[in-house]
Amino acid sequence: MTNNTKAPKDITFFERFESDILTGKKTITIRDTAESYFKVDSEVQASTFEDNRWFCALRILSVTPINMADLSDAHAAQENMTLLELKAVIGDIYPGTTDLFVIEFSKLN
Ligand SMILES: CC(=O)Nc1ccn([C@@H]2O[C@H](CO)[C@@H](O)[C@H]2O)c(=O)n1
Repeated sequence: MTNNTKAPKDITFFERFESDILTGKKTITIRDTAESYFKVDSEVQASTFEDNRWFCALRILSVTPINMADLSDAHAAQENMTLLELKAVIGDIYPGTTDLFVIEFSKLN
């Protein structure tokens, strides 16, 4: 049986992405293995990384492993970025990491 007792109930985002999440322009986040243990269908609380300020609740819709090389324009569109921008952002946050996870979410009202 899968042990989900330690699935996180919280997630942080860089403040610069807050408005895109609140307006529904950003519907995925791409994280490394350490942040891949979200339980599908669970509700998680989103806060800013910088000052830990809560800004919304999210429903986790899916968690899908992906290699950096397989990121597509479709992923970038779900991040409200170009693919080049998305790869640059991920390279900054997770230098040298190619094993990633697409975490799809919807904002709860
Ligand atoms: C603050 C923190 O702990 N970690 C992260 C990690 C990632 N992200 C965003 O997810 C997408 C792909 O990685 C891009 O939009 C990233 O900027 C984020 O906002 N915060």
